[in-house]
Amino acid sequence: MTTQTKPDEAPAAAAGDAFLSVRDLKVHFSTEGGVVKAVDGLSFDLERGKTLGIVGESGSGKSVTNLAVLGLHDRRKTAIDGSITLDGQELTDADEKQLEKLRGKKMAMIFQDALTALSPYYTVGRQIAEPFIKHNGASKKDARVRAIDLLEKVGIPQPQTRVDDYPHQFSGGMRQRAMIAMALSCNPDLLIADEPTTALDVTVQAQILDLLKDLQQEFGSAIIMITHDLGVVGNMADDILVMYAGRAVERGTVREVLKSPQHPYTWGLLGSMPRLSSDVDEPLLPIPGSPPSLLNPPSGCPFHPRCGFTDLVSGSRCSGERPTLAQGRAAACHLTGDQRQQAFIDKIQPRLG
Ligand SMILES: Nc1ncnc2c1ncn2[C@@H]1O[C@H](COP(=O)(O)OP(=O)(O)OP(=O)(O)O)[C@@H](O)[C@H]1O
Repeated sequence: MTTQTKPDEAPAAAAGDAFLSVRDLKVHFSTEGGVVKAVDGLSFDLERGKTLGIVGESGSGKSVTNLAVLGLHDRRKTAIDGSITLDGQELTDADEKQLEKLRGKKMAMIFQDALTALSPYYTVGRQIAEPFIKHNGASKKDARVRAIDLLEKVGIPQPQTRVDDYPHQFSGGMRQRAMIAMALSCNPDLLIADEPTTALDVTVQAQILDLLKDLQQEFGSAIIMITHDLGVVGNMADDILVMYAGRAVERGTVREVLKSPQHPYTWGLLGSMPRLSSDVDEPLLPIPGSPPSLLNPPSGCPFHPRCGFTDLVSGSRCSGERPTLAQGRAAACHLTGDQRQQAFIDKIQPRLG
């Protein structure tokens, strides 16, 4: 698919030395009901060793974006347009063999549920060792040493014996650690973590996030962290990209987005998040309505039917004109900077505390 329209989103920064650069990415699925525009003009950058948190409600296009980076969409049924470069290499026109190699050596995925990523038929050690043999040409003996070393790094006790266990012999938290070890097997430059702690209890969640941070320091990997949980991104990420209906609606550093969010959708996400400091009875503030169908998204700003601030914008701009996302710290919204600041101070900040 080739479209030559002007991108709706400016890149996070001028094209340059970003390790991962996504430009005007479109991922459209042909279905019986029509074309699902799951990602529709997305741009972002990620530097080496940094963490980008991608947040948004279910269906906003987070996973589809990351599957596109990993080259895991079925290209016969998926139209992918735009550009994804990793360390200067264009991925959208790489063939399956090149992508498989890149998935082994340069980028790896940490899934939500270790049981779907680990095979029940092979020992944990074998599964950690395999990519090292396949992509680094290591001997079985060296790969086993590497597996034991990685199991130790991810905090599995007695790794010399646990290396021969099968996944079902590990607890949920240990399996998640083993999957992280598997992802790190070839020391990838990019880790994509899709809700890596959702399936775990809160204490184990915190341990796994700490582990990821430590390993990132040691291995220097860049991380894309996909999550519904703004608390997780606040803790882990350097930058945040807020997605809605297949597009980025706000981007900035963690501090900018969490302390002075600019988009009404981000206000909604923050308002629907439980806070430790709040009274137990204090109600959450869910975003009204539900995310739109991507078969037939609303005209103009896709968030306008759910937005409580459209009456501040003159005419029918919100329903008629798609707002663009400017470069750098930005929000794709027709409210002026002053209107946003006033609305945030008057209506949102008191509720967020
Ligand atoms: N293969 C596919 N064919 C058709 N539609 C798809 C396909 N894969 C994803 N979609 C649609 O694309 C949209 C974005 O899905 P995606 O999984 O990226 O959302 P998400 O933000 O990751 O949500 P969640 O947080 O629930 O994982 C959804 O409407 C989904 O139904």
